[in-house]
Amino acid sequence: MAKIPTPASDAATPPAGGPGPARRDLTDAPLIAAAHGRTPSRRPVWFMRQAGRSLPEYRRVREGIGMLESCFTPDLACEITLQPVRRHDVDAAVLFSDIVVPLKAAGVDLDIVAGRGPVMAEAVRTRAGVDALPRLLAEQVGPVAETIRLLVGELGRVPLVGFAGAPFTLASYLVEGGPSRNHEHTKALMYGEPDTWHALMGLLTDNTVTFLRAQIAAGVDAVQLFDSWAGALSLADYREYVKPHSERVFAEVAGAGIPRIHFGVGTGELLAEMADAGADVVGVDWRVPLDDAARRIGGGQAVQGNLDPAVLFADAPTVRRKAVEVIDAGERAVRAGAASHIFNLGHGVLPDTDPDMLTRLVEWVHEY
Ligand SMILES: O=C(O)CCc1c2[nH]c(c1CC(=O)O)Cc1[nH]c(c(CC(=O)O)c1CCC(=O)O)Cc1[nH]c(c(CC(=O)O)c1CCC(=O)O)Cc1[nH]c(c(CCC(=O)O)c1CC(=O)O)C2
Repeated sequence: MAKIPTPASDAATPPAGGPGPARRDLTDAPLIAAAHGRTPSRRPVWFMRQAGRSLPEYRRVREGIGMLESCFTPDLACEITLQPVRRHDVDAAVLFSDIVVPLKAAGVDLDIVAGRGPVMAEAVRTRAGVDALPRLLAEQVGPVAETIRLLVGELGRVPLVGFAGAPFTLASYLVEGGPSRNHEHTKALMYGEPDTWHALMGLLTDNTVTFLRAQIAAGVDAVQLFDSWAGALSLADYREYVKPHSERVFAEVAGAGIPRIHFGVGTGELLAEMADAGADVVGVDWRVPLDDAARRIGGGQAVQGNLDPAVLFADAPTVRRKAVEVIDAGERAVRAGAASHIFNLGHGVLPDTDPDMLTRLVEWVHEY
């Protein structure tokens, strides 16, 4: 498994917790205004996975350097985060990192395997395995904090979105040992050994809070919690086995006062619960129109999304028409009670996407 340089324990990490001295006042930035329910100066748009494989300049700077190594190399992670901001005129940068970065930093033996995703050296399926998992210390993500400090100095008025994987999605990677279609071992543990399950989720919640607080202290302007796989659960199971933990993540980062975004895939049935877990903004995939989503959520939160990333492979007039459908649904969502609409895709940019199409999409969203 790839070895990532361990940060020196005396690395200058600001205290975890509330806003650090680096925080910029971005109250009027479109993303921040919209997330707080104020009218933005233009419709904000950014893309999950806007950095990365869709960009030739990314493939160039990553040549010969592993994914995780890149995440722990501040100059490189900073440059990669800036690339889509320079190219697309998006309204936010998203930290170049991965949901397994805090696990790696804490000492879990894992790697990101090209074409497959994060793979654990050993799956965690027993109480002893859970008890042996390491607790994350803020100084172990010192290089990520350093990346954020570099970005804050470079981004001017563009907000920086930090992120973490939610406890359930991280638990699934640990229990399955890698990406999984059916999450069978995860569900077996959840139903069969609920005490072990909640112990695992409790530890992952602590680590996620530590990771997000380190990002907030270093200067991120919003945070997104990715529960990418929550859509594999029934509503009742989400409520019992997952929501209390995600709710604690949101509660423990609320003090910073920055927008908190909650996103999952295939979560149409869970939207109200995911909103209720404490998010200011609810990310919606392409399966549910935004106005439907707003009615399901019911509260005054903003909605984010939700153009199908596969649509970007169609011709330009089609992409534009589908984008307009999303914008119109976003406006209906606001009339239905949503605080605002932040334009995004319904999931991450696909690796073979034409980056010029993304640039045009940003223009269309801004000029509509
Ligand atoms: O394909 C997947 O999405 C799942 C497995 C996978 C993950 N990291 C991975 C891979 C392999 C791959 O992308 O080929 C490995 C991974 N993570 C990332 C990259 C870069 C890229 O996509 O080209 C890559 C591919 C690395 C490479 O081979 O060059 C970076 C990443 N992961 C993530 C983010 C956050 C974001 O999307 O904005 C970001 C940063 C993007 C940015 O800065 O613009 C988040 C992430 N990573 C991961 C997940 C779980 C999702 C799932 O499993 O379906 C999620 C959350 C999500 O996308 O819903 C796990």
